[in-house]
Amino acid sequence: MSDDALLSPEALEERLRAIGAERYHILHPFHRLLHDGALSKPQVQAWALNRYYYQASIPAKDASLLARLPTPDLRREWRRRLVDHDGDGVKPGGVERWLVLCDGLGLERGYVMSLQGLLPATRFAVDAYVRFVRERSLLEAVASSLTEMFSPNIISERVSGMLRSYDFINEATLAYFTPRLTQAPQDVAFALDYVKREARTRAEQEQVLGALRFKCDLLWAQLDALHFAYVAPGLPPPGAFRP
Ligand SMILES: O=C(O)c1cc(C(=O)O)c2c(n1)C(=O)C(=O)c1cc(C(=O)O)[nH]c1-2
Repeated sequence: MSDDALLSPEALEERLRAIGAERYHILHPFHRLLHDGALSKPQVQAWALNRYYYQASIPAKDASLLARLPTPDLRREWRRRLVDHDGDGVKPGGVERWLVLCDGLGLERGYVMSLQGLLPATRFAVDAYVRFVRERSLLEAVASSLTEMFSPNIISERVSGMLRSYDFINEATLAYFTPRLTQAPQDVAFALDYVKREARTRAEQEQVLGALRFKCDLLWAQLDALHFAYVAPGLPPPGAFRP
């Protein structure tokens, strides 16, 4: 088959999964340390504080994607993500549950939400995700969410590893992750089906693959920055969180 031939939907999915197997942040040394119990409490605090910005920005990227969807069916499907993250006013959403995780680690909420201690690279990476979803095609925007294909594995590994290894972590602290184990597969079922159906040319299929690579890279870059600042060589930039 020539290099520019249309892939079958199954072959496209296979290539997406191969990107995850090569590049998903479960493979990053910082996650290995986090999940194996090799980090100190201040290092885990730095992870939670930085990741708060990712969590808090996800509804902004989903709202901009939602605004571009052309039909009520599609918008209703994507709207669920906003409720998952923002809550419905009665049940807390993911952003609030992430703050519970930060509370459990002894971080002051006001400080976390102020973003004052954020690493510059976290801000650049997360902002790049929000901008990508706003500016690229709808197909690429949907495809960029597909790292969630790989998140149930990392979440199971993280929760069991962290509960086993850290005396400052308990099930209540990690309650953020429990609903994600059912929400992520539901999100993925829709998004994967969408890109397999809507990428109608090989060029569009390559855009889908490129969007997933971009997303893996920005997740990886966030952990590179954490590793550099808080593990080795351990050089937090000016103004960043200092344990
Ligand atoms: O724990 C993780 O490693 C992880 C990874 C990802 C991901 O792969 O983007 C998400 C989440 N968690 C997550 O909790 C979450 O709500 C989420 C939303 C999205 C997205 O791109 O829309 N990714 C992720």
